[in-house]
Amino acid sequence: MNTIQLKKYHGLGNDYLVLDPNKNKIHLQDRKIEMICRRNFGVGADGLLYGPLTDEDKIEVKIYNSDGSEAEISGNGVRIFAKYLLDEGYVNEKKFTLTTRSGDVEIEFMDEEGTTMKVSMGKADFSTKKIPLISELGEIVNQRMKFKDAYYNTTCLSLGNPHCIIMAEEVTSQKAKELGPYVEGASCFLNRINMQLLEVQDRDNIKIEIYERGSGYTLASGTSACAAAAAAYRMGLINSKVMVHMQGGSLCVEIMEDMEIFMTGTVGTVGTFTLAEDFFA
Ligand SMILES: N[C@@H](CCC[C@H](N)C(=O)O)C(=O)O
Repeated sequence: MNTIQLKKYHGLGNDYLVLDPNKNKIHLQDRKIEMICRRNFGVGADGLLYGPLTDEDKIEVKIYNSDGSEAEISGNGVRIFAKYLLDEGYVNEKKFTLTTRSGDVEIEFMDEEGTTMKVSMGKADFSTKKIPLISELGEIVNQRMKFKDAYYNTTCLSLGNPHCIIMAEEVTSQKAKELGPYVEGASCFLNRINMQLLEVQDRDNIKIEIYERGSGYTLASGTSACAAAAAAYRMGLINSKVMVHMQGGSLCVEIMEDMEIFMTGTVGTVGTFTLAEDFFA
């Protein structure tokens, strides 16, 4: 009998399932990921983390959105996966390196239980080629862009994955759900995009609402928090260390001179799930 076991965690309500290939035999396909992540019909999650995949001394994770598409990186995803690695005894050091499709991230556990972590997320890159985004401009920083039927002051950047940050008058879940699909699928974004509606509360606090590429509306997102902070910092609106407030909770984001970003936040454990034998039938 081949049963599939998944462990579920969340980063501020952004929930992920961990599927460990060392403990499960599965031919992973986007259709199966979509079925597992589907709310009401499956276990339900914003995404799935597949690993650890080990190559020599590297520990790698593959990150999938709930529609089955593969993402380069996820901020909550890497914290969650680090917690899984600690829980299952794959790592026991205070600091270690995790490899994602967008490169290596450094994880540091900040407490004994491994529930709070500081992560080096790489550098924010504003080049339109890197995002990739079709534009005559080399960068889109606080430029007017039209989505659906209105113009918005917009900043775009890559943090390994693509982000579009919109300075919005209305930063609500309703507005994110309404505008998100238009922004995610806008034809100028060659690989689709993650959208954040941004409100700068003061120089130390920002608030965002998120619509994720491949997962839709989510309660939190690590890369979205880092991207929104990087955009606000680039526009001169905030200090280099800021709290990013989202529906599911807050993350601390620090931006270095060279635009290297550090994110600190928690992970919660939900439990273990076993799929029914005929789940994919
Ligand atoms: N939840 C994430 C972001 C996941 C990937 C994203 N949807 C994409 O396709 O780039 C986070 O915490 O960063």
